[in-house]
Order: sequence, then structure tokens, then C-alpha cells
Amino acid sequence: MPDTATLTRATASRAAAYPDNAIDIAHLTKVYRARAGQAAKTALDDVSLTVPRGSFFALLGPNGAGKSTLINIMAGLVMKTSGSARIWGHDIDRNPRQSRAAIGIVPQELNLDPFFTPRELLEVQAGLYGVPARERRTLEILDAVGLADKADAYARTLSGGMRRRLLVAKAMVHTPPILVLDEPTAGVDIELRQQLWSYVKDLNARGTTILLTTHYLEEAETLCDRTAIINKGRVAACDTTRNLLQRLDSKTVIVTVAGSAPDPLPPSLAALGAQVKGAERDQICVRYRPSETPIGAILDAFRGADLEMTDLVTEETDLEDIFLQLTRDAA
Ligand SMILES: Nc1ncnc2c1ncn2[C@@H]1O[C@H](COP(=O)(O)OP(=O)(O)OP(=O)(O)O)[C@@H](O)[C@H]1O
Repeated sequence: MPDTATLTRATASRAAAYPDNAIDIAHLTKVYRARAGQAAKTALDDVSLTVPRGSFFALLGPNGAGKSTLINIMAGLVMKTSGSARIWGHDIDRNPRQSRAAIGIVPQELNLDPFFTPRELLEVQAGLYGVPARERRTLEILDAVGLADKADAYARTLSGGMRRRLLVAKAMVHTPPILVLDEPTAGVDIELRQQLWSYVKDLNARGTTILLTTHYLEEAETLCDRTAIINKGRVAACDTTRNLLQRLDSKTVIVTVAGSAPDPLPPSLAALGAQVKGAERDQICVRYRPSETPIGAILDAFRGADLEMTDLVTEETDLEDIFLQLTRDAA
């Protein structure tokens, strides 16, 4: 039977192998130095955030918010000014090799050597990461991203969507527990986008932690369980996507009426801030806070106004509303 010391050692090594947080960033600041007539630029300003192991995490922010800087620091490509970052439990300063090995990065740019075939590219990449030949999964990975039949085609003959998927494959050769995708679906058509997501979702279901930056907020909303919004180098919000969506406490009800809406609107509807919309002026919209106004009270106001309702829909707040509000508030 193993003794207590052995058990403790085993537990400790399991904890190191499976940290609670895949990424732990504390008080990270990056100032790009002034040069060639350009002033110094603070790209990250005291950023702290954690990405729990196994999560599908969205990192959102407008252009220039600091997302690429953050990713590049994690990948060991950009030097931080201050603060700390741990990748899969490895400090990027103290254990740079281990922290780099724990992460696979799919970059924004389609930077592939045009004279290599996908098979060669993955083999070279596996070599760079020191993956022994017998442990390489070149064809399996190419198959997973739908490129098995292009294994021996020159990269320059691949379409933009295929190159994007090849970059995902390249980031996966060393089987990192964390995959970072920087704007992976920019310029990728809907079908290929879905194919890419089905692969990435599958990776996540099998335990890979995913960090995604995207401009497609609906992608973040449907795929990601947690979301951080960064703006001007600062974290404006970081929460479960569901909590963020509830944060605005705002919904809109749109009622279509027979004929067109009366002008002016009856006082009971005007008091709710109702607005008339639609080419036929037959839609009356009311934006409300569900925590303050029950939907029943709004419907009562419509009934009281003696309008014939022919249709009714409610619209939830989406991530775009939250994103706009948070990035506008900080502007
Ligand atoms: N090498 C650099 N030298 C000086 N300033 C830089 C450098 N790289 C980035 N910046 C500046 O730092 C800020 C953050 O840039 P970063 O590329 O990290 O933002 P981003 O959120 O990734 O933007 P995008 O969505 O457009 O890629 C920007 O103002 C940018 O101009």
C-alpha cells in the first residue's frame, strides 16, 4: 500500500498536471517603448484575469484593445513590462519552456510557408516542439480539420479557409492543453466556420481549454462559457457569459398591431417609453428592465390601450449590447 508521503507527492504532481486555472494573469502591464517619433504606448494596464481549466473563454475587445499583446505575452513572443502570467501552472518567466509547451496559438495572420505541404508543415512544427516521430499524429490532425486529402498539396494552392484550418492543425501538433485562437474565422465562409467550430468544440469537450478572440460576438455568445471584455488595455468585464448577459437587465418587446399604431400613442404606452417602428408603422417597441417591470404589466398597458395585437416577440439583450455599453462607458 502506498505511504502518505507517496500519496501526497502523487496528489501534488496531479495538481501540477491539472491546475485549476489554465491561465492565471495578475497585474500584467505592457508599455511599448517610444521610438521613431512615436510616443510610448500602454497596451495593457494592470490586467488580471483567470481562465479556468476546461473552459471555452472569449476575449473580446475593439481594435487596439490589447488582445494580441496579451496573447503574444502568453506565447513568449512579447516581453511584459510588469506583472505575472502562469500558463498551465508554469510561470512564463521562471518556466518559459514549459509554459510555451502548454499553449498552442493560432495566429491572426495566415503566415504559412507557401512551398511546404500541410504534411511537411506539421512534421516540421512537431520537430520544433520535440514531438518524437512515433508520437506524431500528423494525418489524424489533418483529418480532424478536414485537410487529409490536401496533405501533400502545396500550401500556396490552399484556399483562405483551408489555410486557416491548417494553422489550427499546426497549433495542435504538440497536443497542448490550451489552444488560443486569435480571430480564427475572419474571412472564413459559414460552412467552413461551422466545420472549424465543430472541431474546436470537440477538442473542448475532450478537455482542451480554449481561449478565443473574435469580432463575431454571436460566436462568443453561443460558444463561450466565460467572457472577458478588454478595452484600452484594461479589463472592463470578466464573468460567465450568462451573468454578463443578465447584467444589462434589459429586454425589448415588439408588438405588431392591426393597421398602424395611433399617433400620438395612448398615454399608458407613452409612459412606458414605447416607440413606433416598421415601414407600415405597425410595430410598437418597449424596452424594459425585467427586474423592475413584469412583462404582464406591459401587456396590460397594450390591452388597456384597446389595440388589436397581431403578433408579439421579445428580444433578449445580446453580447453586442453589453460590449457596446462597456466599451462606450470607458471611452
Ligand atoms: N510593437 C508595437 N509597438 C508599439 N505599439 C504597439 C505595438 N504592438 C501593438 N501596439 C499598440 O498597442 C495597442 C494594443 O495593440 P494590440 O495589437 O494588442 O490590440 P488588439 O486588441 O489585438 O487589436 P486588433 O483587434 O486590431 O488586433 C495598440 O494601440 C497598438 O497600436
